[in-house]
Amino acid sequence: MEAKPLIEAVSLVKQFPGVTAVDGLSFGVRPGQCFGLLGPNGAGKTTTLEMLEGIQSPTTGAVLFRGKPLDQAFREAIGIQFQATALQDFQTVGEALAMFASLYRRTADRDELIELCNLAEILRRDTRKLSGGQRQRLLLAIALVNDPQLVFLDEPTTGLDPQARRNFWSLIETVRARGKTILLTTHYMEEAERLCDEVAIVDRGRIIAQGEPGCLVGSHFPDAIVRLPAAAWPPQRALPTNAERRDTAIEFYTDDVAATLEELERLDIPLTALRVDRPSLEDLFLKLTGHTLRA
Ligand SMILES: Nc1ncnc2c1ncn2[C@@H]1O[C@H](COP(=O)(O)OP(=O)(O)OP(=O)(O)O)[C@@H](O)[C@H]1O
Repeated sequence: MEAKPLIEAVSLVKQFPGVTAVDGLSFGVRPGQCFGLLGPNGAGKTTTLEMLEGIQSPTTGAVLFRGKPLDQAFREAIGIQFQATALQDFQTVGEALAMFASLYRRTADRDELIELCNLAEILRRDTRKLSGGQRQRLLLAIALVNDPQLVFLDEPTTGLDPQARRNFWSLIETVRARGKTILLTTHYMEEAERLCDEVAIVDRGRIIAQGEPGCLVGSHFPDAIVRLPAAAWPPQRALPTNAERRDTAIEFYTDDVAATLEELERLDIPLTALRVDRPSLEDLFLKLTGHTLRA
């Protein structure tokens, strides 16, 4: 039997004047899971997360933690890494950690937290002097300062360079391996594929697909996508039924790459700029919505 959700969104709706930011979202996050809300800017991810965090109240619908409405025990059991947290000026990393720790009755072991988030070398540094990656590590440490069961991460790697992003992913994996439940938002499909064991793809305030990333992609696509520049296909020739014309490419969906290549050769199509890819969440998003995730 599947574990009961630790936190659950039940038919969440959030309306602002003139815009329905969240339009009836329901999902559950089980203990120990890393669950991702994946979608483009403006999809409603942050608004959803803030309703789950108890920071915004839903217009209709409910959030349940361990099957009950959010209460003081919930606030003590969660940690939040906001997209932008204002850190106090003239404060060092060590002082910022101590200040946030002083807000809680129960706290994580300070030395362990410093080691986990790799803060030892920057403890005395002014928080205004941190690199993007260092700042995110401090914000994660602050989110973990009360040793929470459930951690919310709102676009934790947006704005980081690829190296810092990868380092941060390893850190999130370590946090998860320590038994924390994680709910994160992202618009990077690579991030969702690497970190999340379940994703809900959100577009215009609704979930348009949900599941384990690999299964989700596998249920909508064959094994491979063969991509040709659009100019390689003669304009007067009809496309085969397993092909789609995109902006700059023609895509062939296939379980048998060799057979597809043979067929293209037989048709005398130039194959020099051909690419073979495994379908990704990005392809799925495009298929389901007609627009790309980075829009
Ligand atoms: N306080 C608010 N007042 C009015 N509209 C809002 C408010 N907060 C969000 N919105 C609107 O609701 C929609 C969803 O916004 P939200 O920030 O939840 O999206 P998102 O998926 O998190 O995007 P991003 O990645 O840019 O943060 C957007 O159209 C946004 O402009």
